[in-house]
Amino acid sequence: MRYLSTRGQAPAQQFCDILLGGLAPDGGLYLPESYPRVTDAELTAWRALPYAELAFEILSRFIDDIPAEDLRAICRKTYTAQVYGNVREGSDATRITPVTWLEAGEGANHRGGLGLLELSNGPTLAFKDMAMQLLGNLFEYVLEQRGEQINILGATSGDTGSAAEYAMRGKHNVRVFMLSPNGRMSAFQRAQMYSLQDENIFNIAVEGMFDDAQDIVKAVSNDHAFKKQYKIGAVNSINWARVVAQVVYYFAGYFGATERNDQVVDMAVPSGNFGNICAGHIARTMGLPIRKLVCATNENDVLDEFFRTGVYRPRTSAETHVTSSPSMDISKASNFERFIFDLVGRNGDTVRALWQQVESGGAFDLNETPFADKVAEFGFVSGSSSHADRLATIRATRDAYGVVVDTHTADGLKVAAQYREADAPMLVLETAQAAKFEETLREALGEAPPRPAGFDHLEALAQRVEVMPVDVNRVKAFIRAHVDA
Ligand SMILES: Cc1ncc(COP(=O)(O)O)c(C=O)c1O
Ligand SMILES: N[C@@H](CCOP(=O)(O)O)C(=O)O
Repeated sequence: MRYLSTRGQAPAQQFCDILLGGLAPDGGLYLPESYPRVTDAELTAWRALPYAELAFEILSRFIDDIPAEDLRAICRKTYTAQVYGNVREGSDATRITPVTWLEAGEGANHRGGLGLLELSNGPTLAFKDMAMQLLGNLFEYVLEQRGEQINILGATSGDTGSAAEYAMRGKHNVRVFMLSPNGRMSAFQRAQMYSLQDENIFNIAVEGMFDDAQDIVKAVSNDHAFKKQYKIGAVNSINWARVVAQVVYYFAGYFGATERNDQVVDMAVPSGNFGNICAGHIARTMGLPIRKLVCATNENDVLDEFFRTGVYRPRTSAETHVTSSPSMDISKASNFERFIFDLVGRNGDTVRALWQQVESGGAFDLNETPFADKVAEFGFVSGSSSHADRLATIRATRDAYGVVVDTHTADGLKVAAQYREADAPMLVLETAQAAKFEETLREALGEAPPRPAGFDHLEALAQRVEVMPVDVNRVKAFIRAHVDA
């Protein structure tokens, strides 16, 4: 399988090369040259598979430069009940991504039901662990094979950072340099990252928003000489491996909510950088019977605005709100470019022209192109949620179902309510656990949310972080100093 850049000006590459390379050299994002279609017989056969085997079946449709038995072993090592064991009481950790039904709906295919697809049972209590644990094992495998090292440069709004650091800590051929927005994450999120003392982990808090940090990551990646010399890699969802690993749980969620392949499911996805829902779009394009993909934003509603109006207008950092679902405080959704590539018929020239407008501080309006009418074919609908909505949803979910959800999942539930229908189940992707956002949970419920074992006193641990202005050269100098040392 070869991979192409969304901007059409980079040579096609194999999976292992783009795994280590991250961003394409023309500034675009990699996608497979075509999406494999799954047959009805495959869907039927995959229904009964344990998660690790399902992951192998799906990943092997995209990865043909790792021997099948090695890839299978990596999947089996990654997707275990031990790694994803932080389940809520009554949930089955062996399923890796169990479904909790808030309303079971009618019949065995849960018509009209409302479920949470639990994605946050991994080591850092957010859905990022689903892909990041795999990435850690893939990096280790490919780097060993090639006798190479990598210096990962990432950006986080709260969850990617800790997931990457937990997946890579202690690995001898990987260093992680992680940029986070200074003072903009929850106390728990900060402590998860900054309390790590491993020698290969470096936390940098930039005096800006997530988008500033992501811009720095892209600028460093676009300095090809620096990237080559310092072997810079990516763990954000600009790295295709993140997205493809996320495709797997859409299949697992579908199988958990249906009993036959002629049944459809709607899925609601709390969204920021568009990586999670982009994986849903790919699963749907492969033939998984997802009817609606509900894109749920917080007050940073760039994506909701696009799906309502056809206008994509990223905001500046000054216009980006600091909210109580901080991991979604994103106004330039990098994976959106992957969706637009598919929408415009996979034409790199068109994408390049649209992103020239965006990158010069502007916007694009699909209504001025032949593509506006095509958006509906992709199943997307959208909505946004506010702080008051989050508090009300957290309260109502606890009161009605006895289930405590985090602030991002609350955004998903709030928007999902607008789109529920009686003839299919609605699955809301549970992207983090409530314990990560204790301040807001206390505000909503008057008490602290449950905390899985092993996280007591996290915030009291000593922390190590370098604070820096938003300055690409300062970040490069920091990397240089630590790698050369
Ligand atoms: C808890 C949580 N929910 C939702 C999101 C949004 O996901 P995405 O950026 O893939 O759209 C994030 C960050 O990515 C997150 O950490
Ligand atoms: N919400 C993320 C931001 C980065 O998204 P990614 O999926 O591109 O890594 C976070 O919590 O860090």
